[in-house]
Amino acid sequence: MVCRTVDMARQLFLSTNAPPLPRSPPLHHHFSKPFLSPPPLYSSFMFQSNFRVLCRTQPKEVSDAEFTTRVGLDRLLKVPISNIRNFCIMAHIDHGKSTLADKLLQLTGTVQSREMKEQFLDNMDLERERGITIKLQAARMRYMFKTKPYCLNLIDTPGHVDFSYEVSRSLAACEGALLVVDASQGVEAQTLANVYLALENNLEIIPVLNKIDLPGAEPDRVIKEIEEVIGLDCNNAILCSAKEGIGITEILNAIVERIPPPCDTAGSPLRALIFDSYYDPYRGVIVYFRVIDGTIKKGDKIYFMASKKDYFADEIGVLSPNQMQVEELYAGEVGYLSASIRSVADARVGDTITHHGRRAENSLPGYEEATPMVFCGLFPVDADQFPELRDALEKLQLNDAALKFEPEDSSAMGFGFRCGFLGLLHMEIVQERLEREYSLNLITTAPSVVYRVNCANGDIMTTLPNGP
Ligand SMILES: Nc1nc2c(ncn2[C@@H]2O[C@H](COP(=O)(O)OP(=O)(O)OP(=O)(O)O)[C@@H](O)[C@H]2O)c(=O)[nH]1
Repeated sequence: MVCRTVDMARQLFLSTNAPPLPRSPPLHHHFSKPFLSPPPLYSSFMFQSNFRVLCRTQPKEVSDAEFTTRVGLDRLLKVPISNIRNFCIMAHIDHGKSTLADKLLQLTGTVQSREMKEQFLDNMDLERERGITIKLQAARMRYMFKTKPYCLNLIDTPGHVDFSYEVSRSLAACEGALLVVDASQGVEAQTLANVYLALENNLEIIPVLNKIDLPGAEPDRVIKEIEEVIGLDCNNAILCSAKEGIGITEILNAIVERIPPPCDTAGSPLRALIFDSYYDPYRGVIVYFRVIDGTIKKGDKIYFMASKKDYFADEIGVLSPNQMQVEELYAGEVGYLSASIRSVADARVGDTITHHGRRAENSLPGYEEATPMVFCGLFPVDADQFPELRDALEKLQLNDAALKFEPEDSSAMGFGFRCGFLGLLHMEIVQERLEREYSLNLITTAPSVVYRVNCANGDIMTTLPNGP
């Protein structure tokens, strides 16, 4: 049921036979200011009722759509910065990050059980078909801890080494990380690599031993291994089974208690770091960012410090995990913006957003460039599709900053591109995404790597892949 007027919404609210609710102070006691001006149909009753409490359980009379809207609005309310936690989940491939992320979304009521048929955050077809995470995913959750509301911003990252660039970008947007280790497999290569990345970024690491339901799980051995190999104190490591839902509340409590809140720099000039983006055919480039300093409001004139371009922030919002519009985002928060950006070069990952009128002096450090390891040529089967291929690569690069390409021509295959990837899986995924998402028909040349040649005369040469 969709409520079109305040009265309809009020009737719906009043008609619920939910058991009497414990009295709680009006919402404005908890929140200094509504994060979002709620849509008019809700505004009159939302702040006078026990709406927040009602949202925790779905009354039988309330339709799924209506309940989702209520929970969504509930999540958009502002909490003080001391109640914000930004964290990512990292692990070796298949140790259970995405399953755990889905369970966190479910337990906090961010996503309802009925929507959880498949892995919710791995929403690309390719991710579901292959059972792997390819793209980082951000989601905002709301969690009540000791009667106080907390806003938890989660970033789920891929585990395969070919997508480690996604992990390194997520870390810059967080203050803490859940390090998930499979209790039957123990420490693996990516576990170590991720810990080092997290330590470089000064993140608070919470060790989580997953899959304790498996008969082969040996949590004690793995705890010892983590302490010996990584040197991480596992005294208060959390044992969990993401699949069975064991230990999930302990993890949420640890996030609140052990991960520090972001620094309160809302009064400084705006600096927001772009950690991801994608191209939407209807709205142009959509930018995912973390506000490091200052505040950004809908309608603000913003300035991209690296590309030196001005735009108006037509829409800003949070990822919950679907996009939900808000009026303002403050230091410490993670969100998205749309500013009718047509040129993909204007809003690159790693760039800093500031205000046009009140510019920050220095941009944020950004990210190190990814170094490609594997190269191959991509040529359109139909030579006329060359401009489409260029366009598609530019747009895909926005969503996959580790992809590199430059034009190439071959006497046999005509015009195409020489592309660089982080590994063979990355190459395969890019080729499939180009074919599926941009309807291209491509020929791929055999993959190769850069050779280093030690010459007899003592010189060292590096050869371009397939080059002279
Ligand atoms: N028995 C058991 N299986 C689990 C548990 N958690 C995850 N799994 C299974 O482990 C497999 C991998 O889980 P994912 O959540 O996709 O792992 P991931 O770390 O996100 O994988 P990548 O994103 O590809 O790195 C899936 O088949 C899950 O069902 C658990 O607690 N117990």
